[in-house]
Amino acid sequence: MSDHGVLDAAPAEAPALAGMAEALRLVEGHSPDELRRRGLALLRERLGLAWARCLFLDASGRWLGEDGDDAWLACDDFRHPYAHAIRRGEAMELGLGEARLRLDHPAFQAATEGLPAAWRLSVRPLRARDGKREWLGVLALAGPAERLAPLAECDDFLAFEALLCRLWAWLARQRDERRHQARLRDSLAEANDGARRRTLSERLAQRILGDSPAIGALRDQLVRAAETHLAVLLQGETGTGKELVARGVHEVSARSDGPFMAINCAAIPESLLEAELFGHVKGAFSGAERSREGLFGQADGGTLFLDEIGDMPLALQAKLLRVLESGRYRPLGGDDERKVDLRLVAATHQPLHRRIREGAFRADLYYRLGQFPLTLPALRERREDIPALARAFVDDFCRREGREDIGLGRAVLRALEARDFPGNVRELRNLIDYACAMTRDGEDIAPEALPDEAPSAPVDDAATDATPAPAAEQDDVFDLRRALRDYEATLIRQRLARFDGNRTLAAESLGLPKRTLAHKCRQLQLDSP
Ligand SMILES: Nc1ncnc2c1ncn2[C@@H]1O[C@H](COP(=O)(O)OP(=O)(O)OP(=O)(O)O)[C@@H](O)[C@H]1O
Repeated sequence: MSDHGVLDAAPAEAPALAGMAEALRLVEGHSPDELRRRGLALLRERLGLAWARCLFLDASGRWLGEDGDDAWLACDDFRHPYAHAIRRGEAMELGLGEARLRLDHPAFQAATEGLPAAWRLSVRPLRARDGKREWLGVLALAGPAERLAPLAECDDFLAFEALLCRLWAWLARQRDERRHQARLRDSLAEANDGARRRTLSERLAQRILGDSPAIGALRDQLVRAAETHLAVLLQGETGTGKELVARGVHEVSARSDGPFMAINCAAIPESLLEAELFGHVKGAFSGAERSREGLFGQADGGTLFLDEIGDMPLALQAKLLRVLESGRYRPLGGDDERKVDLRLVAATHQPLHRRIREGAFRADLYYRLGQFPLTLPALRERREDIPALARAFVDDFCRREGREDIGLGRAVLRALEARDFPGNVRELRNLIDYACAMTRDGEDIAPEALPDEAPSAPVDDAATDATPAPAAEQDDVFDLRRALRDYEATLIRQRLARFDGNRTLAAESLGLPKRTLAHKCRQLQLDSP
């Protein structure tokens, strides 16, 4: 005997508490489906019922489903006994042979196939007792009559059923509450996302001006692009704002605290471009007295903008692709690879698919660069933006030049809206600068202050993808490269002459950035006419 007068023996059985261990197994279920699994396992183990099923009602209350089975049984399909039990709200018991004969529902037939016809089937609707949710589902048991019949009168079984229902209702409520909270969280996050995106888009609108739907949509897309790590490819005619947009992506992205580095691939001779991008170590080539970090290194953690990517030499394209695929680069003359983490934004005014057809651009690089492609609309496609842009450029001119109160009357706005602007926003900006310079403080710009429209300036081929008409047959061409060079030189010379040497206008009329034209002039030795 112990100090407390209890017999020192193996723990006594406590028949009155015999069901507690089973109850505990039920209570430990974390979800309605786990509870059903545990309940069925108990019935099989403790009552020896080999065939026991528990079906649940869906949220509409019109369909019965079973865990682990995709099929749904309609509650108004009286070819299966569950519909009867649910509709009547009462337990029913019937002979299995008779049931299989009368109820020809294929799922019911399949589920009971092979069971002895002499067995009985008990179908018991399960109801939540807390009044929150009426019907939960159905318990279906099949077995010999002597095993099933006493159950309806058995207090322990009825207690088991009641416990199952209460736990089920409680767990279902918990689950619904969790789902509701998750939905709330999602919609709140969505609303926050929406508000955040609107704010960023509005921030962009202070720099990327214009109220047209096309520019509004472009700003929204920029915000989306900025949320990702994708490479952005900007296509659009010269002067449509590709560089401005590239900076915009950087500024509203998570990398905005990092550097923004830009390079024009057309303006730098091929031999220097590689070193500019990759950098070099000391002694990499003659004249490399010190090592120098390239743009990849300088833009690490930020954004690298490659303008006029269509002009990048093929050999360099292959190297760029490698950097993009591997996130690593090797400075010229260096042994070690360096890791780089940046967003690439590339831009071109040339239709790259045509460059690919010509064999001048790698298709694999095009797809890698164009993970998030964006096309910038030409100014003539959004003339409604001209007044706001013109006003902003007048204000900007006054600020820069310390001038005051230059106005823009309706007549001049009408004249501006009627122009074609092959040089797009850049042309509008230059034109406004010129007109402001021709106007006194306190006066409105007169339509006559606008420079004449460039005669028949060609539309940039980014918009049209037009192939120029083939020149007349040239039997005396024996060196294609040279002939093309001569043709280019003649064309540029003519354009410069037409615009009195004004490179900005000549570049615009040829659909070239000014820097590219300057580079070509140097290459073709057109600097001194
Ligand atoms: N939506 C805009 N709002 C305000 N300014 C703009 C807009 N679009 C372009 N600009 C201005 O037009 C000029 C040309 O823009 P930008 O250099 O970005 O064009 P681009 O498409 O990169 O030209 P290119 O192809 O010739 O390099 C810049 O002065 C820029 O600030």
